[in-house]
Amino acid sequence: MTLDVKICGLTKPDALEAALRNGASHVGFIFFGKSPRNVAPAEAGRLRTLATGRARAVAVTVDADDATLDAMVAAMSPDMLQLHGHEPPERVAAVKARHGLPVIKAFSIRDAGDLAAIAPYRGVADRFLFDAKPPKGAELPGGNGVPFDWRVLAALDPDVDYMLSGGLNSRNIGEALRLVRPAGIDVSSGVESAPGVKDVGLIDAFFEAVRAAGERSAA
Ligand SMILES: O=C(O)c1ccccc1N[C@@H]1O[C@H](COP(=O)(O)O)[C@@H](O)[C@H]1O
Repeated sequence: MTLDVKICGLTKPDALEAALRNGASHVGFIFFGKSPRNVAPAEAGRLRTLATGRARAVAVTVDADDATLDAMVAAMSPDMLQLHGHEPPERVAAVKARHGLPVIKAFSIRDAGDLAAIAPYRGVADRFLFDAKPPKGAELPGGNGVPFDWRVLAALDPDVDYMLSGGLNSRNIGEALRLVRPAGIDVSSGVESAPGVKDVGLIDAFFEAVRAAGERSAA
């Protein structure tokens, strides 16, 4: 099985090109005003054309209403939506139906008990994304660069299709992939030199570490 790799929070062509050159399967754009990675829909539309035919463009939103989603989808034409707020299962189903797009639903995880939250979303969301709980006082529901204890995912039904995220970087991704077998991984802060500033060298280093982990597991 090929591991999907999503580079999220892209705002500039050089970092997007680095993700694509390294073989990213997904590239993510953030539509959340409080984020240092927030991007205007029209700009995301321009950037996403660079990814067409090379990677899936994912629009990340947080409890967005229909008007916001309609405007974003019209301007950017994403391949997938990532819902990173408190969207209940009915809202996920409604968003999928309205836009005819696959949905990644994000969940905040601290311990194995948090995994129970996915039950009503099975068969509704196309993929799950497990992120760490935001630190106390954090303004962002994701993109905080903090990991959780990946070992809690051992309790998951092996049929669950999920991406691992939260504080991943080139130094810890090998250990994460030794402990768990996600369908994909997702990184934002770990390939930045400052909040919202993607670094081409860190993107290259992240993919290098992913490739090294793959070679070790195949050996
Ligand atoms: O990155 C953001 O600013 C963001 C804002 C609002 C919702 C989600 C956001 N990012 C997502 O958070 C995870 C983990 O990011 P990190 O690697 O820990 O920085 C990732 O899925 C991003 O899509």
